[in-house]
Amino acid sequence: KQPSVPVRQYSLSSFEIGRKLGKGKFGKVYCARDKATGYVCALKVMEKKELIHFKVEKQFRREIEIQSNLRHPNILRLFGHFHDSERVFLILEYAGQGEMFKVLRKKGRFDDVLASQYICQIASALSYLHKKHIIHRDLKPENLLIGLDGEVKLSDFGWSVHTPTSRRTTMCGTLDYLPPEMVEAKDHDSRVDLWALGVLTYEFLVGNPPFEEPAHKATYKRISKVDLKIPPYVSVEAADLIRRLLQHQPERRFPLDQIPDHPWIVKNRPYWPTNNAADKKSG
Ligand SMILES: Cc1cc(Cn2cc(-c3c(Cl)cnc4nc(-c5cn(C)nc5C)[nH]c34)cn2)no1
Repeated sequence: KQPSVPVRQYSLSSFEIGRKLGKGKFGKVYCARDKATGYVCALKVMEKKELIHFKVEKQFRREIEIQSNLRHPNILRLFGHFHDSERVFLILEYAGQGEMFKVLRKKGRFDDVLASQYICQIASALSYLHKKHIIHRDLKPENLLIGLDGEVKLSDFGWSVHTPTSRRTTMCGTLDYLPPEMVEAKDHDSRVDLWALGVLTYEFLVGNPPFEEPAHKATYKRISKVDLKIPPYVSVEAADLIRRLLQHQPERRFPLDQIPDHPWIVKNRPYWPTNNAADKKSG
């Protein structure tokens, strides 16, 4: 019988707190080092009163329950959590190159090689989630991080749920990534992530999401009509994948497990893969 690994009890004093890495709607993230092991992680701190005020405790509990049981190279690890009288803390994997949306805003847009590698890695993470009957439901650059070797890490599982489901909580924030069935508040399943993957592919290559409009109502209309205009500089192969993912009918959307063999991914796969962790492992 395997000796069970004792689950360590953490508290704030278990860590040396470093610089603030970022802040979100509900809290802040700091770089932190575990005093006992020297391991560097990211500590996400949220005020309990804020979680209660914004009525997101349930979402928060779901984020912990789902993300702590996931093991995939393109999904940010949640190692543990703890709380004190006013705050809750998530002990998260530290992503060495930071937030995807900041890199995208800085670069404007990505080329086919970089964008296709990111999309292929995200498709791999989504395929892993869907096999566990989990849909992410909030795929967007703000919820992506980049690891030390340039690999993508899916994070923020606050909106993820077990399929099939129909949304009960009011959406807040951008509509840009929502598929027709969600903006029309219909029942939806894991294929909502396929739509969002199409939106993400477009945003990586163009620099803004495809249905973006100043007013929510206008965005809603363009999503519902799939009013898609792909700029001429987007490659034929990339445009093909975008169109195959941004299908109004969920059942017509391109399946995740065929993405690694799509011409856009195959054509742009570097012959000598970048010097990533897998390389180091194989020596
Ligand atoms: C609350 C709240 C804020 C955010 C957004 N956010 C995520 C991070 C973050 C996480 Cl969770 C993990 N690793 C990170 N590494 C960085 C980072 C690395 N460099 C070189 N620069 C940065 C920035 N940020 C990380 C920070 N903010 N989500 O919920």
